[in-house]
Amino acid sequence: MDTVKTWAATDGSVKAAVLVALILLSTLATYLLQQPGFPENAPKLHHEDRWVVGTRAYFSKRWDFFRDAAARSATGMWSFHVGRLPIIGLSGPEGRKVFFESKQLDMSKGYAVLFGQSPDVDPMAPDDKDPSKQSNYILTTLTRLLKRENMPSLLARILKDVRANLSTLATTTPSSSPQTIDPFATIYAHIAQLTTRTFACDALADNPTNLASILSNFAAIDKSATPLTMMYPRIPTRASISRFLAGIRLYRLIDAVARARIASSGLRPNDPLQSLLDQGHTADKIVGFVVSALFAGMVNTGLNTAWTLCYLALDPVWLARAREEVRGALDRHVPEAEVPGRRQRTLDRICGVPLQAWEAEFPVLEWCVRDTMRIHMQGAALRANFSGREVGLGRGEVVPDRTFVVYHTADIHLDESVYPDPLRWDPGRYMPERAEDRGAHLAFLGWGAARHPCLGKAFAKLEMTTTLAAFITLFDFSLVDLKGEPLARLPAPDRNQWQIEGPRGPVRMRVGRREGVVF
Ligand code: HEM
Repeated sequence: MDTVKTWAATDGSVKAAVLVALILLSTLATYLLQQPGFPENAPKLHHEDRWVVGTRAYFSKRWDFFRDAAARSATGMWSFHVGRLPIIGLSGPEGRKVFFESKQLDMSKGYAVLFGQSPDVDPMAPDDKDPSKQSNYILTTLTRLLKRENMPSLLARILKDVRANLSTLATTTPSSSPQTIDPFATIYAHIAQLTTRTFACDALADNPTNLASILSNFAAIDKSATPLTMMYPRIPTRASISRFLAGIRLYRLIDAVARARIASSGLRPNDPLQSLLDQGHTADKIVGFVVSALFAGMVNTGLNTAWTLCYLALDPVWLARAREEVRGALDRHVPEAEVPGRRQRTLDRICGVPLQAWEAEFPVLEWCVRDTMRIHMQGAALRANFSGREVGLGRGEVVPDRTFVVYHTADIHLDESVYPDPLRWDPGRYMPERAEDRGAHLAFLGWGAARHPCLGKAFAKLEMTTTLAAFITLFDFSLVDLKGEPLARLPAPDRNQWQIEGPRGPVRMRVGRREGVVF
């Protein structure tokens, strides 16, 4: 009775505030607690699946969770939740085939929702076309930029950075004594620069402050992928606010260059930014495209190149083969020319190798990179089934409509029946006489497969081959720890990581000028 009296006597604005707070709280509670169930013909629910949170091990021990769930399930498939999102885990040959070949499974919605980086996407809306519209725009623009006839000019852009950055490394390395670098920072910065040049413009790529800002904002966005932002992307958390602010800073950076272009009456450079401006695209779309292209292009290329160099530093046999391959290509395509008064610089010869040779004549370097990708690109590939129909999995099981689907690449990449001694880096696996990557259907997923092969593969291969060829030809290099003591092996990678990462412990590289090379 007292409560009723107190409420009646309360000021109108306070009442309104209390009502709004109650409505907000109940909306939040409904949002958090709603967790769709699975139909009977979905794979069996994971034994650790809990109301509200779902299966925590998906976040805390990702590969262990996949391996254990697949082993416990009679069919290799299982159901679980991430927060309120219903997910089907797939494994084995049938699971892999459905995952990569089904027309009903949507890649862009899978990543937009399960990566938690797109809070504006309603995860469960069947008719939510916004993520696909934006991703269609990005895919179309990327496809146009990366088409075959543009490869010669793309190679020229790549070689501009290979020449400049490796010349700088040579200049800062005295001929008498080696210097120590962090290969992951050095190579990542190099790849970041040439990716920015390729998908945006020289103005951003050539300005060290802009480049540093791109790198730090990317790191902030990368770190913002926490379990909470993935499960509840619309709830503001420290991570999601930091991601939002990093996004704004990136937007401002790119937008400022675009605006300066529009305002200037001078000669317009011929680069992707200008071409998008000329086609009348809005600033929002252009910035969205540049940020997505940098995301798709930088992390995988930068880290795989750095890891490959580290493996080569520890493997004199494969290093010698790779060097021999580069020497052969130089002899065939750019024999040493007499420059009056001096010998031709080795880096100039490397940059003179033609496109066709870069694409076809470096199998050893390709096998090296391939095994790095197999070992290090561990993580869940993501899809969504919002096709309005079930997707059959065989043995009576289905992926229901309005459900997400995940497949862990380690399921095949670390399968010892396909890749014996799977944690060993061994480029010889891909030699024609062994061809372990042909030992099962879709056995190598490093470049995607079936319906979603990597759109940037040809470009990324050029970036990696040119960078590796130049580095191993110009420098002697070995791994050391922080005290400069030799490192005999790399720190073991964390199998439960969500995506490719740098080493867990400190790895440094002693780099010295190679004898016989003309600098
Ligand atoms: C070493 C470098 C790279 C690696 C290892 C790599 C790997 C992959 C993989 C595994 C997929 C398929 C993912 C899945 O099925 O869930 C993929 C797709 C894709 N990649 Fe790459 N990628 C690399 C570089 C690039 C670059 C430089 C670009 C362009 C900027 C790019 C653009 C794309 C796009 C747009 C897709 C989606 C294709 C689709 O929607 O069908 N990638 N990549």
